[in-house]
Amino acid sequence: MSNKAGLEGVVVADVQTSLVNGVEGKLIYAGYSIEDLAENALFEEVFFLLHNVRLPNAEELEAIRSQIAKQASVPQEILDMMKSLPKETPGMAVIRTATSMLSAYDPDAENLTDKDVAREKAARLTGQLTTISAAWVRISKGQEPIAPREDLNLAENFVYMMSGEGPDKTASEAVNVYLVLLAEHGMNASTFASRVITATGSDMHSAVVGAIGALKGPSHGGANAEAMRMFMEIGEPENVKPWFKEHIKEGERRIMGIGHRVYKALDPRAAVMKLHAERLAESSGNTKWYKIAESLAEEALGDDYFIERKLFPNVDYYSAIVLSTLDLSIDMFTPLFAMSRIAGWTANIVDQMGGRLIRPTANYVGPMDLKWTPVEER
Ligand SMILES: CC(=O)SCCNC(=O)CCNC(=O)[C@H](O)C(C)(C)COP(=O)(O)OP(=O)(O)OC[C@H]1O[C@@H](n2cnc3c(N)ncnc32)[C@H](O)[C@@H]1OP(=O)(O)O
Ligand SMILES: O=C([O-])CC(=O)C(=O)O
Repeated sequence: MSNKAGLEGVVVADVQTSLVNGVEGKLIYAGYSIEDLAENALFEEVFFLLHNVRLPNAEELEAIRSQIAKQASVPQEILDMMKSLPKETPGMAVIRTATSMLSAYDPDAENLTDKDVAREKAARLTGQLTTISAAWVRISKGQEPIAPREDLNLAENFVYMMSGEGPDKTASEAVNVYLVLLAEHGMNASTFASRVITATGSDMHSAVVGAIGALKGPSHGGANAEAMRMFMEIGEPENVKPWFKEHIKEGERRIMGIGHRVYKALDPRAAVMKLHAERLAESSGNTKWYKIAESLAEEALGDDYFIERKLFPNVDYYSAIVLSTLDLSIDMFTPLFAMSRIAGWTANIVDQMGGRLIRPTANYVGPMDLKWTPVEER
């Protein structure tokens, strides 16, 4: 029996949350194009859309916004635990650990089957993950964390809790677009991980912790931080051509933020993110990283190796530039991805609840018919 490496093309669920069309480079959340949503939607509208497969009316939107904001505070014990960690602990390790600890304070911890309770838990966890992420921005710099405000939307609350000011409108809008673009993406690795955990009958916190772990890797969400580190290694726009020639020799080293399992055309989120990256770079007065990213992408898009393999920039590539304009440390880039993707994770978790155990098969290729030898004879 042969195996399907990386489960490429294997269909594991019928979903209503998103459609990733890799041939045409299109992405739809529950019927709506990503371009339309990025232009118009508040993250909370996308959260509702993914969980209900329809947009909220004005009353429902205000209800979900306030439900998330009102439950976004985290127990002091969790903030104290975060303060006790070494300041250089990676942000993804911090949010993974804090999310796990939150389960000890979950008022509905015993309820593993009621989907309405699970949706409430999803809203609570979504707010709390934002609070934890903003708190770590401050704690890692030796500052006191700031509690969330009940009157703000999630993007504004993040900017407010991170900076202690405002919230600044441009920064909040940039965070909102980022959150909308990253919220959901078919059967990506972290969502699949969350479904595998849920299908065992386990709890939402466990599934989200597993998803955070999967997102952390540089082949998935961790690529936004790696892309930024690569732009910094290049250093100046005029270094792009020699850097590309020297480092990107036929598959010797991957360009982070380029390539995708499904997209064999430009990732539509990358196109939207590129526009925002350019605008934000110009308004911040620092266009260096954008210029490096743009000219590196041009090198790759014009190179036979990348053309033959249909390798295009993915969402992580230009989101590195957007996030760098927000005064975030590179280490916090992937936690922001988690703050958004929790909408998609939890919608998939609720959908998976009560479903069949996910248990594929391994093709055994090891030795057979060996005879036991006592340890002293080996
Ligand atoms: C939000 C997200 O998670 S988007 C993805 C974020 N990840 C990254 O940006 C990391 C860089 N990209 C990659 O490592 C890959 O493209 C992945 C992990 C995203 C997809 O991996 P796969 O679907 O398994 O593609 P696979 O590894 O088979 O690559 C196909 C070919 O393209 C090459 N390739 C893929 N990505 C890159 C890249 N970024 N740079 C150079 N070559 C690449 C591979 O070496 C391979 O070449 P080969 O056919 O000669 O062996
Ligand atoms: O779908 C994938 O494999 C990775 C991705 O782009 C995402 O999770 O947003």
